[in-house]
Amino acid sequence: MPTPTDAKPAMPVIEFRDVEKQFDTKTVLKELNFTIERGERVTLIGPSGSGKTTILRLVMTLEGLTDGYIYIDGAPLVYEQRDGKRVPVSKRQQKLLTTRIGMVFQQFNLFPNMTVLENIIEAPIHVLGINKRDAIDRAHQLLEKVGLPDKTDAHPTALSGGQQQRVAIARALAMDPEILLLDEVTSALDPEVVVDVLQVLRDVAATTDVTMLIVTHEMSFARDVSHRVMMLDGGKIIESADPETIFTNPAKERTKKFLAAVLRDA
Ligand SMILES: Nc1ncnc2c1ncn2[C@@H]1O[C@H](COP(=O)(O)OP(=O)(O)OP(=O)(O)O)[C@@H](O)[C@H]1O
Repeated sequence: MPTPTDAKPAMPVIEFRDVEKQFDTKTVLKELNFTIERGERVTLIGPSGSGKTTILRLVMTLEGLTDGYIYIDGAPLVYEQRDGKRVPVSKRQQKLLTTRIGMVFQQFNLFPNMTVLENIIEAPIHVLGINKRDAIDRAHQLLEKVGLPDKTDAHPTALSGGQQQRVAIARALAMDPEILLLDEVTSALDPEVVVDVLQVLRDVAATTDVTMLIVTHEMSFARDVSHRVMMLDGGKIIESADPETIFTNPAKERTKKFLAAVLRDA
């Protein structure tokens, strides 16, 4: 039996180390450091334009990294230190790591020329190499889970925004991701369907141990599903604590002011 002292220290599943991100001459993130542990669900809040979406896009390698390092399970995602130099990691390594990450976008980003089923099975077959029969079986299970078992053959344009977003969640889950990034997934939806989409995500949170990094303006959802809330301002994490501390019992005057400003922005 291994004793606690034999156990390897758990590696954070996501680590940002001295990350800097500039767009042209504008610095959005600077000396940004944080870690997220395996199975943690973390909500990122901050004023409009503070760089929340940029952080998710950096994890997904949809944006270039100006400086610093990002690690997934301890492996460098974009750059690594070699012989004291900062050098890009191989495309192969990057692809291996990003395959373990799923992202759901504000604007769904489904392939419009494919049916719902084709949208869901495309990456499992072509990226993971899963056989078509298994991919289809899994897609049916996922469509059941998101409440759309009868939409297999529909095209995205024939679906409502809420339905498209539930398909996008099923598509992300079909890759069996270790990390799920949620970027304001209800912001483009009519208010009456927001609750359905959030219910699907609450269910994912309750029934899987996927690590989640969430950007949302839905504070009650954030409070219910997150283990931790990180506040981003001026390119850095200025506070990080459990939702109870942040939302209900903020210790610092600064947190209260910050929350009031963020909620005003929402
Ligand atoms: N591709 C880009 N080119 C230039 N500037 C960009 C680009 N993407 C983002 N920015 C800028 O970077 C800053 C951070 O943007 P980001 O979308 O990450 O903020 P956010 O915190 O998610 O904001 P919001 O809550 O309004 O969605 C903004 O000032 C934005 O204008």
